[in-house]
Amino acid sequence: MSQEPLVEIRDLNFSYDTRTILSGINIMIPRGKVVAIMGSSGCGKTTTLRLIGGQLKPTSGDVRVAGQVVHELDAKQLYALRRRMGMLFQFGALFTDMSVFDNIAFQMREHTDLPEAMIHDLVLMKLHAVGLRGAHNLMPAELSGGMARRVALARAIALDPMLIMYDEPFAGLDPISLSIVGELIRKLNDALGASSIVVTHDVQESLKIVDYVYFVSEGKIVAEGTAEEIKNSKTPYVHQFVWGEADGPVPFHYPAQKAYGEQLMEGAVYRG
Ligand SMILES: Nc1ncnc2c1ncn2[C@@H]1O[C@H](COP(=O)(O)OP(=O)(O)OP(=O)(O)O)[C@@H](O)[C@H]1O
Repeated sequence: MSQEPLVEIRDLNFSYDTRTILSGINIMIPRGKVVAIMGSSGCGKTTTLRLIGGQLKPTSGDVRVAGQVVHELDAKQLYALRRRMGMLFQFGALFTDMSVFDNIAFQMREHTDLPEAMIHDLVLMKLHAVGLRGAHNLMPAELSGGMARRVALARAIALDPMLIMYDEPFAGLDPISLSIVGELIRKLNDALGASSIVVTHDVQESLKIVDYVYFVSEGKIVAEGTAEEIKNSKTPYVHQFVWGEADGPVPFHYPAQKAYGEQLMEGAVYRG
C-alpha cells in the first residue's frame, strides 16, 4: 500500500521479560483505510494494539502515529494522542452501572469541556450512527449481545477519533449481529474519515470489510495483502487460516512435555 500512513510500525520487537512476543514487525496503516491483523490466539495481536496505544513500550524499533514516535512522548503528549484514538476492547466492556447514554457521554465528559446540552446531542448522534438512538435510557444488562457491541462502537467513536482500534469486535456474536457490526466498522470509518485496525480471528467477516490484511504467527508477519489476495493465497498458513483447516502449519496440539509413560518408553526418565 503506497498511501500516506497514519500508523507506521518499523522493525518492532517486544518481549515480556525474556519471552519474545513480537519480532521484526513492519505494519503500515494508511489514512482512510481499514486494516485487519489476524492470527491465532496468543500470537501477539492485542500486544500490537497496546504498543500503538502507548500502554507498552517496544524492546526495539518504533511505532509512529500521525508522525509521532509513541514511546518518545511524555505523559501529556501521550494523553493528547490517546484522545484521538478510539478503542473497542475485547467483548465491548461497557460500564455495567451506567446507562447507554452515560457510557458514551463518559468519554466526552472526561476529555472535553463541552456543555451538557451539546454532549446530549452528540451522544444521540453517535447512537443514531449505530442504529440505537432509541436505546439511550437502557442499562447494559437490558441489551442483547449485538446491541451492546453497537453501543461499544458508538463509545469508541465518541470523540471523533482519527484512529479506531477494535480488539475482537466479532467475538461471541450471532451471524446477523456479526454482519451488522462488520458493516458499521466500515461505515463509521468512512464517515469519520478515520483509519481502523481490526484485530480478529474472524477471517470471513473481516475479509468482507477490510482493505488490507496482515497475518501474524508466532510474533512475525507471515503474510499480507488485500482481501482479494488473501482469499486467493496459496501460502499454506494463510490457506489453513482462511479455510479453517485443522491440518497445516498451525499445530493442533500445544507443545507439551511428553507424558511420563512416553518418556519411560524412550528411556528419557532417569530412575535412580
Ligand atoms: N502481561 C503479560 N505478561 C506476560 N505475558 C503476557 C502478558 N500479556 C500477554 N502475554 C502473553 O503474550 C502473548 C501474546 O498475547 P496477546 O494478548 O497479544 O495475544 P493475542 O494474539 O491478542 O491473543 P488472543 O487472540 O487470544 O487475544 C501470549 O502468549 C500471552 O500469554
